[in-house]
Amino acid sequence: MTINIGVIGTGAIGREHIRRCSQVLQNSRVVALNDINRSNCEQVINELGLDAQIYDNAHDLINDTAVQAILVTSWGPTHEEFVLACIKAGKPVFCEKPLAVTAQGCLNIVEAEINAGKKLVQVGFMRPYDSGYRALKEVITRGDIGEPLMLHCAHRNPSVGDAYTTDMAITDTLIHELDVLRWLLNDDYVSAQVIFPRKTRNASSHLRDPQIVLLETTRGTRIDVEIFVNCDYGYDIQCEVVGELGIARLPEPVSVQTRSAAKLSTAILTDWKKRFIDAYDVELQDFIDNVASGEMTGPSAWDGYAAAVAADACVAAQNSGEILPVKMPPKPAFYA
Ligand SMILES: NC(=O)C1=CN([C@@H]2O[C@H](COP(=O)(O)OP(=O)(O)OC[C@H]3O[C@@H](n4cnc5c(N)ncnc54)[C@H](O)[C@@H]3O)[C@@H](O)[C@H]2O)C=CC1
Ligand SMILES: O=C1[C@H](O)[C@H](O)[C@@H](O)[C@H](O)[C@H]1O
Repeated sequence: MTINIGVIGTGAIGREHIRRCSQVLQNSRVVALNDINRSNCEQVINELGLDAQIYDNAHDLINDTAVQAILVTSWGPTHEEFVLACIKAGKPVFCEKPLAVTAQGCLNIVEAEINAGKKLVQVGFMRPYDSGYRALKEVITRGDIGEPLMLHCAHRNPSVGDAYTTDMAITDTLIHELDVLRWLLNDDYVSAQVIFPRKTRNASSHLRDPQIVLLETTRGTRIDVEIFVNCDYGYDIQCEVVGELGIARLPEPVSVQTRSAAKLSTAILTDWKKRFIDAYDVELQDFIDNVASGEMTGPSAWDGYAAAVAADACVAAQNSGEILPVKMPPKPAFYA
């Protein structure tokens, strides 16, 4: 069964997902595109040789019977509107992170999905599909290092543009750790604090960079995440788990080690599209398979909401400088 997919937002990740749904994955084809910048749709149709229709209105795409499932890959502030429209149309939707830019926006989606009586949403949290994070979780679950006591993480980008703001370090960047560490530890957060080290000269004047986010979980595990989005040297994701009996680290991406000119060196990736390229394939194949089976099993709207609740607390902590509570409501049985 080939799933006919419509895509809203044909920018950087939209084109990547269109490519994989058209040329890499099984049982999917892209038949419909929408973007406020129509030329972006025309460009991707030409680049990939797509047999797809351009819709000037995203809601027309969502409601067209020719479209069986939707990818929302537009800017974050537009996600809530489009996901709610997909739920209203009864159509499965893969929404890139963030599900919505506030916890309330995510809760609106959770409530709509529960009222619809059927899970239709998968959120684009790809790290639980990454083989490195899955291997790390297996070590923890097996008990090889005992109970996790502390995590030391880093999320480093080589650089970001002037449009990137201090709160985006939480809502657009840290949101990945906020999701994957809940999954990794099978735990939730109870408090958040944000501290600001000395600022890099490579950051825009308005941007506080780097930042360190300190989190505590319900079991007392303490997490520190360095967010450094103008680190210059590469796109570098680190996660070290310190347990009672040992330490486990997220594997580095595979890279050839060279010895030349009296140096031993290994290349570091510089692009998020490459760092998690396999995880993006696996998450979207999972979505396509779930659409065909009728049962959504990937990162849910509740996962999107849980990450957003923690993100809201982190953004408030950026402004207050205080240790703030993360008030996570109990998960509804609908998402058990
Ligand atoms: N999972 C991941 O690792 C990543 C996720 N993302 C997420 O994907 C989303 C898109 O990010 P990028 O592709 O980097 O941005 P982008 O700016 O490259 O592309 C966004 C596209 O959406 C279009 N758009 C904006 N508002 C729209 C609207 N109302 N209706 C239709 N189209 C609209 C824009 O014209 C643009 O073509 C964001 O939510 C971002 O957080 C982005 C990069 C990586
Ligand atoms: O989702 C993403 C990318 O995956 C990077 O990890 C982040 O640093 C970036 O800010 C965000 O758009």
